[in-house]
Amino acid sequence: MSHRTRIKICGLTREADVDAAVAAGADAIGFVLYERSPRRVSPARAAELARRLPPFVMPVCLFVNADAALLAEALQAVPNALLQFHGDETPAQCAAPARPFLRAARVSPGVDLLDFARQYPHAQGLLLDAHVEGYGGGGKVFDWSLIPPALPAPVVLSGGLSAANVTDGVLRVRPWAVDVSSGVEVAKGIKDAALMHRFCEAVRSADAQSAAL
Ligand SMILES: O=C(O)c1ccccc1NCC(=O)[C@H](O)[C@H](O)COP(=O)(O)O
Repeated sequence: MSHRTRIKICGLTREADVDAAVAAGADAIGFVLYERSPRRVSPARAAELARRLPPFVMPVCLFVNADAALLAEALQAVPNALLQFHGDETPAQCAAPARPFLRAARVSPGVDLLDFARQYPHAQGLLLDAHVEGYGGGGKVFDWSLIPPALPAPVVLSGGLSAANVTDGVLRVRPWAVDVSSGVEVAKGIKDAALMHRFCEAVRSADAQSAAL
């Protein structure tokens, strides 16, 4: 049975980029609600951009150690968003909104991903990213061989992906989904339609190769 690898494109800040990401084939559009990120948008701006999404393309609101006020504002502004916790949030903090969420893990040789995953049994997925300064969006690939074979939640492969390496990443890791930010940008927060199209084509190519095996 062939699997269609889902695609999340993250860090969008402009209407034209949201439209281009949807046209390229993104399944999810990520909005960074972290004030220190150059891709940061406010909850109101995320809501404005999320209103452009057609059915079956999901908004994702991404947090890094957000305070209760920001979290509440975002939940109200984008009520249908999948949440992504990308900071040091505890299991209780991730579970508190009682909404589906992705738990990001910053992968490096010292991180026990199985133990980490077991701490977040309610996560809808585990987003595996490189360990970078500033928590994420670093454009850095981590060693995919560090990913244990059977994590207890769907894996979202992230970290330094681009059209040049995502086919290999999908074939080697067989993730549920992939996530990209820097690899489809001309500047932080400024996406490129051609790069997004090529990225999604490369994911489709990997799925076609997998189906043929
Ligand atoms: O994108 C950011 O600026 C960011 C800042 C702080 C925490 C997380 C952030 N992004 C999270 C994402 O889901 C990115 O898509 C992920 O880190 C991969 O980014 P990249 O390596 O640039 O593709």
